[in-house]
Amino acid sequence: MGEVRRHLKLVNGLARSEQSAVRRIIIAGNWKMYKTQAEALEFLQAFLPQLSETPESRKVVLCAPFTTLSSLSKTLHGSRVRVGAQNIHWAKEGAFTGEISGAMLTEIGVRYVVVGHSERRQYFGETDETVNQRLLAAQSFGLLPILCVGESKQQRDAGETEAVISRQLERGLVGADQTNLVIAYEPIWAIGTGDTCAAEEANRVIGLIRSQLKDTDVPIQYGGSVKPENIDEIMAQPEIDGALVGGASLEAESFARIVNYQS
Ligand SMILES: O=C(CO)COP(=O)(O)O
Repeated sequence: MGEVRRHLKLVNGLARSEQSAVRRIIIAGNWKMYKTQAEALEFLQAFLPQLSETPESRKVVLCAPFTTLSSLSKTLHGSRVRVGAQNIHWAKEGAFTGEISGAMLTEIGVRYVVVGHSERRQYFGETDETVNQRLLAAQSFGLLPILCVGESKQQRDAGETEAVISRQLERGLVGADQTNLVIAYEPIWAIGTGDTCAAEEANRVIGLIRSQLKDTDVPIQYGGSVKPENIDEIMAQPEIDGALVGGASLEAESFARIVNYQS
């Protein structure tokens, strides 16, 4: 299959066309700074029963605040839902007040970690270099990093989308194992705005991202105002392997509808 895809890439300039059979689908909720432990457990009670019909091939992940990870992990043990963190420090341990290490995450059963979310780049001074260090740390602990990339409105309007994403990928992936990661394309202007990137446009940009990767089978998600109303159209795009969902992952009904999208 890999061979077929590489061939198609050469032929079409796209990494994928009729390759849906090999897609690795990952639908992840990013709860950001929402939910106490009690609220997280209440969510699971309503959410888990709604996964009985979800195709086995779809991976489901909840990226939750640090304070809820341990109890989520215990409650989800033996279920199909994996637990993700929203950040990781690059050092094994040390005098880094307020930070959390890979060892602390893996000890409590965390499997995924978001790195380079635009909110961390924007509000907490993350650079491509610190994102890269966090990604390498995640991989060294056996965690699957979800590397977020995406352009601002201003960059899009200036025609810089491709250049920005290219730079974020190039710098973010220095020294990385390019087979063990997930990428999320999250145009900043579409996050929390209700202004979703048109599915075809997200597909186009994700195709460009894929063409820059060494391993074209890496799952690439779309994120930015994903809702029950638009998930079917988003997942119908051949390049898009899943979604990173903010607001609509906070409510069990809506996240279940997203995970159970119609293909
Ligand atoms: O930032 C996001 C996920 O990481 C997207 O957030 P929304 O789904 O709320 O737009």
